Amino acid sequence: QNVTEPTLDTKSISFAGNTSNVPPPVPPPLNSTYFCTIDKGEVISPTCDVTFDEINDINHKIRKDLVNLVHTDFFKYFRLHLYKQCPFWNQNNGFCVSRSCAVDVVEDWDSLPEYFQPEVLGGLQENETISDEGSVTEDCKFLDDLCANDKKRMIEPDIEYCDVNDLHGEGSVLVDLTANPERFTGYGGQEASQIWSSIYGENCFSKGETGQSLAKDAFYRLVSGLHASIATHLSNDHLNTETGKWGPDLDLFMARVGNFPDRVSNMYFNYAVVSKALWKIKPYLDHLRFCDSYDPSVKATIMNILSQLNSKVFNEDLIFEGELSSKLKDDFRIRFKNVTKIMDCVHCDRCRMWGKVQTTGYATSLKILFELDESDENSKQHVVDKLTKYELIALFNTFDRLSKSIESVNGFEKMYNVRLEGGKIASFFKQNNFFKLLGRAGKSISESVQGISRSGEQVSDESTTSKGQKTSGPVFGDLKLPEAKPRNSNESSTNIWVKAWHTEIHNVGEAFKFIFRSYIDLPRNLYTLVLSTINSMWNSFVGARYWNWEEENPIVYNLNTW
Ligand SMILES: Cc1cc2nc3c(=O)[nH]c(=O)nc-3n(C[C@H](O)[C@H](O)[C@H](O)COP(=O)(O)OP(=O)(O)OC[C@H]3O[C@@H](n4cnc5c(N)ncnc54)[C@H](O)[C@@H]3O)c2cc1C
Repeated sequence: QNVTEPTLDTKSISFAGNTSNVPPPVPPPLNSTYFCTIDKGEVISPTCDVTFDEINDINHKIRKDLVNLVHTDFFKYFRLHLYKQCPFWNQNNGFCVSRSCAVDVVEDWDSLPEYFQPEVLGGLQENETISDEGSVTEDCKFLDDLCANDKKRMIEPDIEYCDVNDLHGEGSVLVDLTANPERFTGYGGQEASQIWSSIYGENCFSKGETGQSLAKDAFYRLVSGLHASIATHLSNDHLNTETGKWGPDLDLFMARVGNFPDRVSNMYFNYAVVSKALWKIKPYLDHLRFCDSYDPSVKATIMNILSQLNSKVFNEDLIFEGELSSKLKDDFRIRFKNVTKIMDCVHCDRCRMWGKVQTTGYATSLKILFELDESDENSKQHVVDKLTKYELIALFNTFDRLSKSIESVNGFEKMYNVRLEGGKIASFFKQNNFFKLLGRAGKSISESVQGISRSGEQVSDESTTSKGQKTSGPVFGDLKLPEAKPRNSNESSTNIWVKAWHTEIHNVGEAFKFIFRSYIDLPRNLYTLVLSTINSMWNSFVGARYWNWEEENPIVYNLNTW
């Protein structure tokens, strides 16, 4: 395969990552009690001297600034060629292009209102898209003020990891990224799978190069991290078609990302790669001159963010093992460029837009990491001086996407743990059932009470009877019934009256004791009855959710039964 041409051998492409010799992701063992089974104290990869915890810390510190930054005018408008012909295949051939192909996420899609349809969810806010270069000149002239030397770019030697012509020139459109958030669009099915297969298929390097395995691994992790990050966003901002509300969907996240520690780890890897690229250009960004139209705080915000980054997060020198001019590196670059071009084949507008922004951001990072040699003035001229405004925008927006993903992973972990605890409690109550025991106690009390009242009825019945022939055992504790007069008894009538007197006195005493005990027991009995009622309400509440969960998510359910 000639990697310099935009051709893809789609026949040889098997499913995600299989052609890359990277072992397929292994789901965590079911008896694991950890979210994603990642040890957060471990380093992310052999090329990153940073742990998951450290990345979480960095991200926590910069998150607010990064959100503010990507909402500034400078960073929210992105220019790109959004509607290009797919260079690799005829989009109308070989792929399922009917809308029904996208109906694999939501069942019975057609019955949903128009605004739930994938074209609408995946569409762009038309009024926020400025497609005519002329309309930009008045109000948004400032957009061209920084790095206005795009057009003077030299393309020899080729150090680009994406098609730089994609970002400007005739046919490009300007999009407000903040008006078109990256979220669930309904895009999926065979079309999306085919795109992902093609992207993973690019991870097929020329044989025989030293350092190939590290380069392949890095390439695979970049793609898989991008894939996982997209899946995290669409799970975090997902449309519940029953309620019509947007919000996080833990089950979806677990099925796409959370149950695959390697996918989570690949997102952290990408975070390390992009943050190292930003760290590397920090000295040059310090000299950036923004025109007056910009809020002066933009640069201060950039510097705040960069001050939290460090160099040890990623060691780019290890990837090609010092052979920075090798064919392997060229191969890597051209193949990544192909990945950016495949974005033109994505059928959903908004997915394509974010796909392009992010692959441009990664391509810019790779260019900075692999082509910028700070000790070489020439390389500085080729890389830093020629960095365009849109590459910079893509770089920070890609960093923001990864930062949001890391934040979401932590959010999902909390949700997972809450659910895990909920599941454990439900399971505990189901098996050991403290409340059930109390419930039983309550039940037996109520049975006793019923028994008492039945016995009371019996007493009166039997008393009546006893007035005749029947003798009966004690009913209230030691309460005694007057003994029936035996037939042919020799006992004197005086003795009988004395016995009857004692019996009555005893019974009056027992009756007082019973009444007194009832008052003492009343609070305890009331407490037990209230607990028992609450328990049965709680069991029916927790039990119902619990079983729904099992039906819908057997794996997650299993995780919760340990
Ligand atoms: C460039 C691009 C951008 C997209 N943007 C959006 C968007 O903004 N919103 C939206 O709702 N949808 C978007 N999609 C669609 C989305 O990525 C999924 O393709 C879609 O949701 C269907 O998911 P799926 O579960 O069928 O599997 P896919 O995500 O299509 O994955 C296919 C196969 O790849 C493997 N795989 C999955 N994830 C990984 C990973 N991280 N690492 C390694 N292997 C993996 C699995 O074996 C999986 O079965 C985008 C697709 C593309 C190609």
